[in-house]
Amino acid sequence: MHEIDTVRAVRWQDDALHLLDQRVLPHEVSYLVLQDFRATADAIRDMVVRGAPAIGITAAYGMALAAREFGQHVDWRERVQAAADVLNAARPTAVNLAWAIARQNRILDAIENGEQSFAALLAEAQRIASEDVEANRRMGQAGARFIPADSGVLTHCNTGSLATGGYGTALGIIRAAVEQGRKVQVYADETRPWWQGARLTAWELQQDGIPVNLVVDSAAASLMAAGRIQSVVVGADRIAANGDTANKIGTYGLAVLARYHGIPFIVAAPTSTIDFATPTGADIHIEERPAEEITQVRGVQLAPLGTQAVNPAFDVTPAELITAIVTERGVVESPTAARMQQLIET
Ligand SMILES: CSC[C@@H](O)[C@@H](O)C(=O)COP(=O)(O)O
Repeated sequence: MHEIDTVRAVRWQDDALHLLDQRVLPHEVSYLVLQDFRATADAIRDMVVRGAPAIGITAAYGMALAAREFGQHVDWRERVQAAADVLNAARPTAVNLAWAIARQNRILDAIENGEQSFAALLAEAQRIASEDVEANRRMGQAGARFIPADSGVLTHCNTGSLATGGYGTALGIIRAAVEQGRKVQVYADETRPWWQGARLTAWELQQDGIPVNLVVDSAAASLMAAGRIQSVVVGADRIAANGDTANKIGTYGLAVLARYHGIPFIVAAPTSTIDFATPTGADIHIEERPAEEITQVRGVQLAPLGTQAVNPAFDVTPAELITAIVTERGVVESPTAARMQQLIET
């Protein structure tokens, strides 16, 4: 079986955090080298790194950087905690950010001496990163069956190596189907306004040699009606306790269309993306990003000057429109609160 290798968006190297700058991909492949938590929070907010699991991994390293800076201070614990708050505020919807910080906080709670904090948080950040790759591989194995041989699969945003520790969630499922020898044609939504599909998904799939057709976001309905799409596979930024799923803006529309056309709609996410403290999708905080991301394209004004714009970065797909949620701990078909709960109890 052909094993697909993938890029690393987040790396610890030479005592610094290296982030592949996703704002300039695919034409420029360059890493930002970060030495402190403030720059790390800025990088998350400014989309240098994006995708829920990759954001979480980055924040975990950010806390290690804070511990390196403050570990010698008498009030090191308070200072590292304040840094965690700065990191946590960088982007509100992807729960992996808060999840990774909570994991680091548990490590901190077990430490008595600030001088031990850097090594301990760095080791935990590395564990979070490698566990994420492992989770993605498992999801790939569990979810590949939803992609039939010789079929068209529609995906939205970027859910590959760039958005995770490596391999990917929804893209991981597609990769696993291909590794299992299935021929698939991927349709990648370009994903306005950041073009994650056009710039990132197309790039990753091209590198793997997986056939990909880039399509405008509004092409989904007619592609489905024409019989070119047999499954829709997407990632998630936060899954509520009842299975309602926040993901990149446009995902909800795809789920409605998939239901109308009788096409399976699959969500792939590690359990670190499930937020059992959030009962339903209505409780998920949806990030609003600057209007200029829509009114301009790469700094060039497109809409008339002064145009007002609303720019929610995510939307919520109700659980009832989701065929299955694929996690590293198993698959939840037709998700409900009870079925989601069972997932973590087994
Ligand atoms: C495995 S990534 C899952 C999601 O984080 C992804 O689909 C997504 O919506 C990313 O949004 P982004 O704004 O690029 O961070």
